[in-house]
Amino acid sequence: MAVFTPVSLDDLPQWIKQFPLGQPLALKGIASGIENSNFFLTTETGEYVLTVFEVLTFEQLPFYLKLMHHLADRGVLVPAPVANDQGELIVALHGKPASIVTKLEGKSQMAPQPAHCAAVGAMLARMHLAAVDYPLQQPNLRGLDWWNETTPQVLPFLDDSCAHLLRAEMHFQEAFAGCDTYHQLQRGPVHADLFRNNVMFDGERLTGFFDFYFAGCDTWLFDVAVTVNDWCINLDTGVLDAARVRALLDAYHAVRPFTDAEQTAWQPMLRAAALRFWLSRLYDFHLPREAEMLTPHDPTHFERILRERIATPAPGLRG
Ligand SMILES: Nc1ncnc2c1ncn2[C@@H]1O[C@H](COP(=O)(O)OP(=O)(O)O)[C@@H](O)[C@H]1O
Ligand SMILES: N[C@@H](CCOP(=O)(O)O)C(=O)O
Repeated sequence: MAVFTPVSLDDLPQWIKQFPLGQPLALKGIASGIENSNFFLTTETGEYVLTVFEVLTFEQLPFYLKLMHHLADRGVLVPAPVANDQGELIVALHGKPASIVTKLEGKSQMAPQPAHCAAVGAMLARMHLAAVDYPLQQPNLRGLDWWNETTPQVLPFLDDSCAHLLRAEMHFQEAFAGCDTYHQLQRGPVHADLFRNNVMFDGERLTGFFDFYFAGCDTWLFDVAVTVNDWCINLDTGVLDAARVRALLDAYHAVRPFTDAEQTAWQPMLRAAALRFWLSRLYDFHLPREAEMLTPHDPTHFERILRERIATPAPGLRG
């Protein structure tokens, strides 16, 4: 269930006049999603997604919506936010911030083949390049500072083996983030959550990236590592699939060549990307927010991935 704020078609005829979309014809709540109220909206001009934001505020939202707008303008396949007659992308609906974005065709590809991974790698590189002149700044809010805040909160819930792993990895990542190589990595706006369920495909044709609400400024390599850790693994074991890794990395490299510093940082960065989601899943599992609507994701999935990345070197960035 992911409609927390009910909206009906009858609520829209007056409200929607501020947008150049004609009259609303149909509105249907979207069942998946965990954070916002999402609706498929059909109007006289086409199909859109209406989102009522339940957690993010009017002050926080411009970074994400303007980033999507910036990327869409430069031909990156992402939902394009629709501005109202005042040029605003975020407007109030039932007292909460809301936006309308274009609807992507297709569906998520939950069993990706190398061709899908190649399409994701190429679009990710295009996205990084297209965002270099994005003027707004926001750190990755799920970066090292958040890991440092969260680690002591989840440690009391862990057995000795997991507690040891978490402490040791935090120590390793602190040192990594302080080293010269890390500081040479190229940075900019990143998606930071580009999992299989946040990309649409029509067959083998990628139709768009969406769900930018973990985006922030971080190293491009972190974004690549997050993406590889989801798209290129056996989901039961966390083991990387060499053909899918190669397809994704080669396609990325063909658009935006990896640097020597990135090559050096690759193995630690895959561990950082695994740690980030292990920590957030541990936090959501042991310290669920009040009125959490869904069963939290399984933290042991990312514990397995982290152990596997420590034990087994991944294929290199450049084939
Ligand atoms: N622009 C879009 N085009 C097509 N479908 C979308 C779009 N945005 C969201 N969706 C659909 O809505 C679902 C929930 O969106 P998501 O962003 O994951 O929600 P939440 O932020 O609540 O987790 C997605 O799984 C997808 O099916
Ligand atoms: N991808 C994260 C959770 C973020 O939720 P999303 O459904 O909005 O992408 C995870 O798998 O832990």
